Amino acid sequence: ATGSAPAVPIDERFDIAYVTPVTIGTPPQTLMLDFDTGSSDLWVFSSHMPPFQVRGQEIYTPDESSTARLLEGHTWSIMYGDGSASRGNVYVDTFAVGGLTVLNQAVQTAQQVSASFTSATNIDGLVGLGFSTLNTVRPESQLTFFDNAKASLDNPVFTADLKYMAAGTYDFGFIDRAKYTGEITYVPIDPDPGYWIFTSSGYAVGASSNFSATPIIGIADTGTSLVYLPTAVLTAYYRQVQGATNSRSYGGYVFPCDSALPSFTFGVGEERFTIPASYIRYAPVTEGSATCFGGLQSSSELGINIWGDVALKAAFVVFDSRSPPRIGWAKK
Ligand SMILES: CC(C)C[C@H](NC(=O)C[C@H](O)[C@H](CC1CCCCC1)NC(=O)CC[C@H](O)[C@H](Cc1ccccc1)NC(=O)OC(C)(C)C)C(=O)O
Repeated sequence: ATGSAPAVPIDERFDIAYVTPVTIGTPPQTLMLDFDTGSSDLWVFSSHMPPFQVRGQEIYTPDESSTARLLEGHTWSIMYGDGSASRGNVYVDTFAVGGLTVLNQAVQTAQQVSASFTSATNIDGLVGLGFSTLNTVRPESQLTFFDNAKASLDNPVFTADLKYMAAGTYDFGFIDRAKYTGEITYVPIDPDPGYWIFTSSGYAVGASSNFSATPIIGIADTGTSLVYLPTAVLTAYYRQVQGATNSRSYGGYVFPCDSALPSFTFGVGEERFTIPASYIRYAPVTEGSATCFGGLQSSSELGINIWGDVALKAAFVVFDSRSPPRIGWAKK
């Protein structure tokens, strides 16, 4: 089996997150979920939430699904890197995305979500694509939809083709030759922490002229909007940007929106990937401001480097869960 579904930016001005249509239950209920390689819970806005916490999101109503079954005595509670949180109980139901159907998928129904989820009106929940060891359901943790689907997939892989201010694609079970050029460069993944962690071979400010071969260990995370890298890398980059400062009030590097920006190149093995300056001129700090927030930010407070959407949309990325798992990067 294989599947293919669109990854649609939730905001037409900035690619802050991407959502993908899925159906849950019988008859099918359609929700738009954020496919997130940085976590491993499949949770949805649901009929079990207080109505004031729902602001336009689609909800899953298990009572209206003939195939829904409560997973007795199981609960979940999750807190993400940005401080947003949600918790609730668990059903098992039919889950389908892009033509791929998983029977008996654990669907975590929210009973409470934090204010930031309520205000993210275009996100109806998340589909974790991290390793199932990160799943927060207790007393028995549950498998991700990808882990449940894996045995029936033609290949145990999924790919991310995210795009700058346009809809991209998540493919499951196959690698679409038409979505990339040249060859795919694979590097090993350390699955133990539960993230898609790999080592980048280095970086260059601008094109790959003055490449610095310094290993950068980080996670490939479709659920994080920006790129978070070590301070040394950031100072090397923003030194080249007129008027750039690391602003405490804005919580990161900002610069005049009309400043010239170099591109940013990162290495995967011998291959070099360049993030265009337009992706790094991420967004005005507030609507209409002449000060822009950078798409490259510091990882010093995170304890981990993150290759988020700003980097992922510069490549075609293969998440390969064969044994041992590996990640592949190709130009497009
Ligand atoms: C609980 C663990 C098992 C897993 C957990 N994983 C993570 O925190 C990483 C994971 O990818 C989570 C997944 C996201 C949680 C919030 C909703 C959207 C998905 N990423 C995150 O927690 C990182 C948060 C994102 O970067 C936000 C997302 C966002 C989306 C829409 C509106 C506002 C903000 N963007 C965001 O803040 O963009 C700015 C900086 C431009 C404002 C962890 O490591 O703690």
